[in-house]
Amino acid sequence: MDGNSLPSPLSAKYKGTFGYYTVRDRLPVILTKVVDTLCRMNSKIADQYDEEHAESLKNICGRISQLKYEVQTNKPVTPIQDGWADAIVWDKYYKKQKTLIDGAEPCWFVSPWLYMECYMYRKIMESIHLSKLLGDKIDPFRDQKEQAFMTSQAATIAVSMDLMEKLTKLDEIAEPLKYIFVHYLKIALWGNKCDLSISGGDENTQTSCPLAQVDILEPYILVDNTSQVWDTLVAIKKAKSGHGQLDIVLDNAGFELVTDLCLAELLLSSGFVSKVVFHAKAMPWFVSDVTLHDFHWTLQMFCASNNMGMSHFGNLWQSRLKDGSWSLRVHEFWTLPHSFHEMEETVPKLYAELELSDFIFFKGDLNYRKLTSDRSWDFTTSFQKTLQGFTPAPLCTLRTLKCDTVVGLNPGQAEKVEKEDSDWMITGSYAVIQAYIP
Ligand SMILES: O=P(O)(O)OC[C@@]1(O)O[C@H](CO)[C@@H](O)[C@@H]1O
Ligand SMILES: [Mn+2]
Repeated sequence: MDGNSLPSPLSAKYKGTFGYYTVRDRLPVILTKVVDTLCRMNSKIADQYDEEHAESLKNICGRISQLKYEVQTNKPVTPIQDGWADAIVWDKYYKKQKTLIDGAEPCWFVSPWLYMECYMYRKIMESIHLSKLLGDKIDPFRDQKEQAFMTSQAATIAVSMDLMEKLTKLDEIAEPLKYIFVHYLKIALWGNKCDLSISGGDENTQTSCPLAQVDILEPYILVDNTSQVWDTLVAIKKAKSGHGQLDIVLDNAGFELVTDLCLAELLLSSGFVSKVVFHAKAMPWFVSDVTLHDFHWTLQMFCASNNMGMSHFGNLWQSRLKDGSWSLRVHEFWTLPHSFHEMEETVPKLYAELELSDFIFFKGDLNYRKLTSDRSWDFTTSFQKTLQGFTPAPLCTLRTLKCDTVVGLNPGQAEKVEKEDSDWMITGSYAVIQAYIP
């Protein structure tokens, strides 16, 4: 690779990589779990609707079982045919991928891992969308996401009560605001460990106290640009007299979303910004990613809670959505296979929207992979270089490592961590707080 050429995209064609293990073993497990979940819905659907709907559900299961067969036997990619608006974009992307492999058919164990994994989740939704009766009524991951929220209640109560206490006496407490910010930034960072894709859909909730774990996990942060982030937010507060806009590109529902809402509330309540824009997924994605429904359901659960902190924030956050200080957006781009440096050309309006932001947090591993175009970069490559010009605003990624690509490390750092834990890149045990501040 010379100074201009790019390292190759991660792919299941490279045996021994996490992409290979994912396509060979993990994706079939996730597809099997989806079929099991939908089959268990059969009697509920028959009661809720009728036998015709139950039959339609069986057809959906059949299509997803066929998809699993195609993954396992490395069949070529087939077009998205559910007539949704993004199908055209997927088709253009497919044609471009074909040219990259001299006209050969993109397939599971040859094409880029990022493309194939995003394509799988889109094909799951195509299988559902093709059902005329159930096409927009089913989120195959809903039960798992809601279960994840319910089993993280202790942690959710802990952060809700702690944040409420701090915010109600912000002027009096001795703790400098920076300390509180750093604490809630790192609670949001480690909230990313609660991801149902890495666990193949198995329970993966926050069981330990998130407040206590911040200090314990400090040594596992491999790159920590927290101070630059803090300084930038202070500068934004001054330059915009507290009327700046923060954007958070969300990742997982459940406890991770709770931590994102808390971070947003801290920055708004303490006057750093006056507007927060949350970006959710337009369809169920990577098992636990936040959809519009998940976001609203989470706030409803907060409102309905008998915990004082949760109900306080549930009511406050619903009023923020009403008064516009919080807004919730979806765009099809976040559920396309594109890396983020392709955004400006692919969806210029979204890029222009992000340029209006004063600061953008990107949550999680899939967003990190798309920020850095999911390539086998040298570990010491600068984060900015891997953005390849994706710089709509000052930004920061809060990511626990769950995929074998990471950049911005010091010389020798990767080798040192590898000796400590040979799975350091794929279990979510290590993390990065990496900022691009122009
Ligand atoms: O984006 P998230 O929720 O932090 O992680 C997504 C993920 O679980 O899915 C992919 C592997 O299947 C990896 O990017 C990562 O492990
Ligand atoms: Mn996710």
